[in-house]
Amino acid sequence: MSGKAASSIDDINLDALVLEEGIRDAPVCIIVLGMAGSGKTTFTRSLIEHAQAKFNPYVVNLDPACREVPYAAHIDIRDTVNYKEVMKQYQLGPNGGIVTALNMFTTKMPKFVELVRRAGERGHKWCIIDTPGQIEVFNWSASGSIITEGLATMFPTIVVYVMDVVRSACPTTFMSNMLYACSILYKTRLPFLVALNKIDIKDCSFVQEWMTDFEVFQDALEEEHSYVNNLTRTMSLTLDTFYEHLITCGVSAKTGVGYGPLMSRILDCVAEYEQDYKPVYEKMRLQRLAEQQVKSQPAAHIDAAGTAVPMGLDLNDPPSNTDNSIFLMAPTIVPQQMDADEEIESDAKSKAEEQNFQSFVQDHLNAQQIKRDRLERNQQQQESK
Ligand SMILES: Nc1nc2c(ncn2[C@@H]2O[C@H](COP(=O)(O)OP(=O)(O)OP(=O)(O)O)[C@@H](O)[C@H]2O)c(=O)[nH]1
Repeated sequence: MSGKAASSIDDINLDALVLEEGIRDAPVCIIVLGMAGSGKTTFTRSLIEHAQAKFNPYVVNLDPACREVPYAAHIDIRDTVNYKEVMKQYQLGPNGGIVTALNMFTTKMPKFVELVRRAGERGHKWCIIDTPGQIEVFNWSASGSIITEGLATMFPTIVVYVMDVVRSACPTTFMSNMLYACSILYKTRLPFLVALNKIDIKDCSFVQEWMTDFEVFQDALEEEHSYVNNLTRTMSLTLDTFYEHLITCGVSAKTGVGYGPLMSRILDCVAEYEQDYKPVYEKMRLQRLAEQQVKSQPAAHIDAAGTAVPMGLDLNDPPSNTDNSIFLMAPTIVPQQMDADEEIESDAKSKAEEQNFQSFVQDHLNAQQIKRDRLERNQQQQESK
């Protein structure tokens, strides 16, 4: 074990690791993504079994909400973050809870990548990462990007998108799945493999045909009579170029059928990473290294750099509301609290208003009395005449 590997896990600095040492050869990180229920967890379990002898996979579960996983995970997000407690403490729903749990886990990213690096040194050639059921939570959250980029700048990394062929038999659902796959491909900028799962129930050749032959997909759409047909047709034309670069492979996570070809597709993707993606991530690494060196140097000529000017803004955080941890409240339950000063001021104001009103009424009464007296006097004068 190297000196670095033997150092304490608490002294880890991600920037230093990523920027100074560059991209290692192992382990290859395989990020498993897919829509809820597509079979990610079952797929991960089967992949571990098939890869065990040759690649000795290191296994990571990043789904904080799952009850149990059917494999032994080396790192499990549930050991770091208690998802139920997060929901309770922050008063969140299930999806908000998953996002927050993932954000919390991301704060441990330096330790996470260091553990993966050490696993590589111990002979784990692959690192398989199972992700949360709600794909958008991983794909569109900041933490998902941090995890993906953090891994891709340290290790060869690829994405496996698990797609349920049974549910994709409907052309519109197929198109939604493909749009999602397309968005992930462009978001992650990593080699991308589509695992067409559940082929023990339905053969996946129809999906491959739809992707290569536009007319066959048109015919399937004609049969569907859905009001979104036109949109789906246009989409399929748009996605034509995307299909050309897509590697697909039919598997059954349940029975293990198709895992032989799947393994060689994965190796193709790793080769693609080495050839096309590694130079990009290397360049990114060197850029960041240069930026970090500039940032860490103190200004050489402080006079030439100018003097600090107060901004005239109070940028302190507002005092926290200790009485109330609820962020959003219905107007009816907002506590009616007033400052003591505000209360005194308000009392004085209403007293003055009362006095003003009383004197206005008095003035009015006086004026009327004067008028009445004058009228009486006039009447008496006329009568005496
Ligand atoms: N027949 C068949 N069923 C499968 C296959 N793969 C998964 N399943 C079933 O599909 C259901 C969902 O599988 P999971 O592995 O839990 O899917 P997941 O994507 O991890 O689910 P979430 O993380 O909850 O979104 C389970 O009932 C699995 O048994 C397969 O290849 N064939």
